[in-house]
Amino acid sequence: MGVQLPDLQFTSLETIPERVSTARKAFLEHKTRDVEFRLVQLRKLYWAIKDHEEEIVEACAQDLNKPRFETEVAESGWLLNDVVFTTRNLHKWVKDEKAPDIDLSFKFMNPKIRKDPLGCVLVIGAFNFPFQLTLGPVIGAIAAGNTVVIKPSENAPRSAAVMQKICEASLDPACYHIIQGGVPETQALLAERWDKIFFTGGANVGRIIAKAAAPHLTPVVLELGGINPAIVTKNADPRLVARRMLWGKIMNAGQVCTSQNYLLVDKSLVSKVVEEFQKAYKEFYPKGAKDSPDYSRIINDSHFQRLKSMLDNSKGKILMGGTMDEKERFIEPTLVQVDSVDDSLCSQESFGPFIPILPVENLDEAINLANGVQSTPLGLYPFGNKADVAKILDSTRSGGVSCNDAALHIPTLPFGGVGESGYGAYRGRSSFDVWVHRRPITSSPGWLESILAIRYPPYAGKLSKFKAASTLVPDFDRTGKKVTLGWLRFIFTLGGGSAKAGAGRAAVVAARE
Ligand SMILES: NC(=O)C1=CN([C@@H]2O[C@H](COP(=O)(O)OP(=O)(O)OC[C@H]3O[C@@H](n4cnc5c(N)ncnc54)[C@H](O)[C@@H]3O)[C@@H](O)[C@H]2O)C=CC1
Ligand SMILES: CC1=C(/C=C/C(C)=C/C=C/C(C)=C/C=C/C=C(C)/C=C/C=C(C)/C=C/C=C(\C)C(=O)O)C(C)(C)CCC1
Repeated sequence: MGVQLPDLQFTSLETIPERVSTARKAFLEHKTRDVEFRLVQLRKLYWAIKDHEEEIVEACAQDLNKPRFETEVAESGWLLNDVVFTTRNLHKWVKDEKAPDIDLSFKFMNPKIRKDPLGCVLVIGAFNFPFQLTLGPVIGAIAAGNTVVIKPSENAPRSAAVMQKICEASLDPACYHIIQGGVPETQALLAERWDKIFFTGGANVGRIIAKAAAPHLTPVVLELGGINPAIVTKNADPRLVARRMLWGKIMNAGQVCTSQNYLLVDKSLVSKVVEEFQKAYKEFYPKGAKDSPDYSRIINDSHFQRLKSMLDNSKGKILMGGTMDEKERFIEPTLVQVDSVDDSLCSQESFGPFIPILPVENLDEAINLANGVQSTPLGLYPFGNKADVAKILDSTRSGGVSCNDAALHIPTLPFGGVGESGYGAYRGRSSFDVWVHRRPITSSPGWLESILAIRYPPYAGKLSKFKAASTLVPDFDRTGKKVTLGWLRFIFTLGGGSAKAGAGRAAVVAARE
């Protein structure tokens, strides 16, 4: 008998406003401003994740048939490293920053940037990497000094229940709350006022979240999916393309927001690439994916049916895989040659193990097609030589890029979408930055009063002095060309925009007072 898992209980709707209000009150009591308090929370969270690792593995297995390797690497292990990285760096990150590029005349005001917590925030997690994509943003929110309400995805119920156990075992109950539920509970949460909402999921719900946030002017981070292209030029290595693109679609059975949705392959390379896919599939799953312990299942019946109809509606030719088992929600990694980007397998995000390949004449055609399908996908995967990759990068946009690979998630690299794939980025240092307000602080010393008096009425005779002290002379002409002003510039600007020059200007003004 495996590990016993708790049942998922939805939070009663009536208690949600009160829970949110407790979290808000806790923020206003300034408990989370103390960096040591935050560190203790994070350290306790670390040990709770560690102590519940077997439950995490079991919950991911029950929700998604996720293999232990993928759970330990991308869920528990990922979060444990995230906590250690954050706690190691937090003292450095919270330090006030010296404001950059300040003219010496303002340096006396000691301008600095403080990293203030935003307040009481909401994190709505996703089902596919339930622990990583829910607790990942929470780690940053705690580190930044916010109080947090956490809403795991009800679509991964076992994981949601284990997450609750972990949070309740480790985190301060006034500052950090878990709300469990589906659409009504999420809507009850969205009716509350937040200082930031962080949502990972699909674009349709993303729009609902952004609309709900608008009346309160609440900032939102949206980590959405993408119709991500892989572009394979004639100079690519077919073996690497096949092995890496197959990996991008077998991990979590393709339920990864960054996995490539379709491949645009130079027609001269198609047959070789297909052959290499077949070889790689045999190597990864000698007895087929269905009988392997290393292959996930689709999260629920509705996603299974959605995927089934995508394949049923495709006009493409199946070249590998293609089997399904509705009872098990199993879908085999399936390679399909299609003849248009309008095929059902390319035009929608599959979020499943389909690998449609569209042969193209050349790189220009591939770039045009990719920009036409979705010009701001979450990820983009170019395969080719240096010049090909440079050309692709210069003619496309995307949240991120992995050259010659499927999505390579370096755990501390900023991660996030652009345009239709969302906005805001997190991970590593960005997980802290996304949850703080950079609050500029100045402090004007009393002794500066005689110089600052230039700003007070009566204004007569003060404008020219003020301009002499503060005007920067452009180092460009009317055609937009850069010009060198040399000694003339020095005379007109009393030294120009440099810091030292600012002191000179300030001294001149003071002397004329
Ligand atoms: N960028 C990323 O990191 C990820 C993106 N995704 C994207 O999410 C999609 C599939 O994931 P799903 O879990 O099905 O996500 P989803 O977009 O349906 O979001 C599910 C969450 O939204 C809530 N929700 C659903 N309908 C709602 C409504 N009308 N009002 C208020 N709340 C509502 C649910 O309670 C749940 O918490 C895919 O498109 C995928 O690309 C999924 C995981 C990660
Ligand atoms: C081992 C040695 C070396 C180094 C080896 C290296 C660099 C190995 C790299 C392995 C990698 C990159 C493994 C990655 C595994 C990733 C897994 C299982 C899953 C990750 C899933 C993620 C992050 C999902 C995200 C999903 C999102 C955002 C979503 O859906 O929304 C040396 C250094 C060469 C030395 C010798 C030994």
